[in-house]
Amino acid sequence: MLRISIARLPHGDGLPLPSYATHGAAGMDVVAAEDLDLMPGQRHAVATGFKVAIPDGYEIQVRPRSGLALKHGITVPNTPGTIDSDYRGELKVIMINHGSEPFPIRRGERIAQLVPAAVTHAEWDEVDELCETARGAGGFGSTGGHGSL
Ligand SMILES: O=c1ccn([C@H]2C[C@H](O)[C@@H](COP(=O)(O)OP(=O)(O)OP(=O)(O)O)O2)c(=O)[nH]1
Ligand SMILES: [Mg+2]
Repeated sequence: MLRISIARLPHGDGLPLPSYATHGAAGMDVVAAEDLDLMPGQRHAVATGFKVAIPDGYEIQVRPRSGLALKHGITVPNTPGTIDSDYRGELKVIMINHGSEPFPIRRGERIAQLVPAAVTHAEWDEVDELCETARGAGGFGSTGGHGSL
């Protein structure tokens, strides 16, 4: 089990730590630390009231909640949001309203989910030519449309 240090900011007073809703949940639900009405088309970095120190070699991904997306068109435009291990500012959730109605975000309500993940750092080996493959430079639908397999 990965352990991540988390510190509560003054405006996070009384809020629950992000937590798994069920035993098998992939993400920890995180709640809003502020109230606002997100207007259609509007974006806002919603405060969570917490800051974290993720161990080296890991990140936290910020993902939308499917219920908010399906029912209200509320999502996370930068999904998965990236929380770097060296970031010490407040963890925020960027939210956008793709729906047609104002959406009330209320303090204490679950707005997104956090998924810790391992990160692999790589180094480039710059070369003149790459090894060949059957696909070659084909991409962007080169293997066929969206019909059945
Ligand atoms: O949904 C998010 C995305 C980012 N961050 C914070 C933590 C992250 O470590 C930092 C930088 O994020 P990112 O690298 O995605 O943004 P950038 O535009 O590249 O900014 P920077 O130049 O600060 O890296 O902002 C959040 O709180 N929530
Ligand atoms: Mg960055």
